[in-house]
Amino acid sequence: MRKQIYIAYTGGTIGMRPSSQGYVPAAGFLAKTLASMPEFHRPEMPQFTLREYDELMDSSDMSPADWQFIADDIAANYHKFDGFIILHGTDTMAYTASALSFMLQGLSKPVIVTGSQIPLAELRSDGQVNLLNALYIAANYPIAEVSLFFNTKLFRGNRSRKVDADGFDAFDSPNFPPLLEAGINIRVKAGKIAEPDNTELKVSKVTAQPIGLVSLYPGISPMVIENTLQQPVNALILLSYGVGNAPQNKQLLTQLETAAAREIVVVNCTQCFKGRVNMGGYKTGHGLSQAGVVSGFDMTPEATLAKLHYLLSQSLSFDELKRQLGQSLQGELSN
Ligand SMILES: NC(=O)C[C@H](N)C(=O)O
Repeated sequence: MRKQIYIAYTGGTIGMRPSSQGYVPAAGFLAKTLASMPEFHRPEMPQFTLREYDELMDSSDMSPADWQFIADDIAANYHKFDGFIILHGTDTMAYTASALSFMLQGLSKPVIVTGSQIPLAELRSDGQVNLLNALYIAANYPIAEVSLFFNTKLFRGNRSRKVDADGFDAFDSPNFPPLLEAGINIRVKAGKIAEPDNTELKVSKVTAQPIGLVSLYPGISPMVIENTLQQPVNALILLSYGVGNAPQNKQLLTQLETAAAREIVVVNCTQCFKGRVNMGGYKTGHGLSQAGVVSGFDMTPEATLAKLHYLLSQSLSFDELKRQLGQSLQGELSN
């Protein structure tokens, strides 16, 4: 029997059309384009149901409320389909894939987020390769987690990052190997093919949280951190140097201590593309841990932000929040 895949079309370049102000999503356009492409309807392909969202979005417009809508949509259709594809803009795709990984618990079916850099209806579009592979993989290589397919690779969703603004190889997973590679042969790498099971899917509610994010740079004034902390923030992501280092500026460290005392969690993520935070490596990092900053280990900033929205949406004690931040909930970090 052919597998049944649910495609949730949220927007993004894959279904866009040019306008006088640049590319914009256009209702009904993707469905029409897909209907005219015979490769999607070959007998080797799974059958699919396309649900176009009422408000198609450029993913730059997306917020946690949109993550919730997608998560609830998957839950509402969970029993009717063998797998799920989320067609999404590439700009914030890694954030959504990260957020869904925390929000959808107990997955026994694949959820693959994908999109394209050139609209599907245009010449040389990468949308055909991405959607065709995502459908084929969801049906034949069901890896029961939230993943992201792009170009030739399936990545763990909460490990992925957009790494190229205009190339086709636009995503990478710097601290975790691909789940699967689709070359001449499809090879399962770090992914695990799911055995059918009857685990109930649980969807967690996420509400947008006030979160600050500061990237350190030579010459940064402690006022930048002070100002950020003066806003009503529940958490601060500090993008530090190298293995988690920061200037040993007394005022800056005092700001961070005050944040901890006010139960504003400060998470240390490296601004390097790859690698992990180790605040014990240098005195410049040790100072941060002394000030109460918690390690983000090898989490991407995207996964850290999504995880904070997720954790802060629950009423956890400050200690429990810090504990869960430092442990792997959905394979988002290794420590
Ligand atoms: N390639 C894309 O999909 C970019 C687009 N701006 C989006 O994120 O929706």
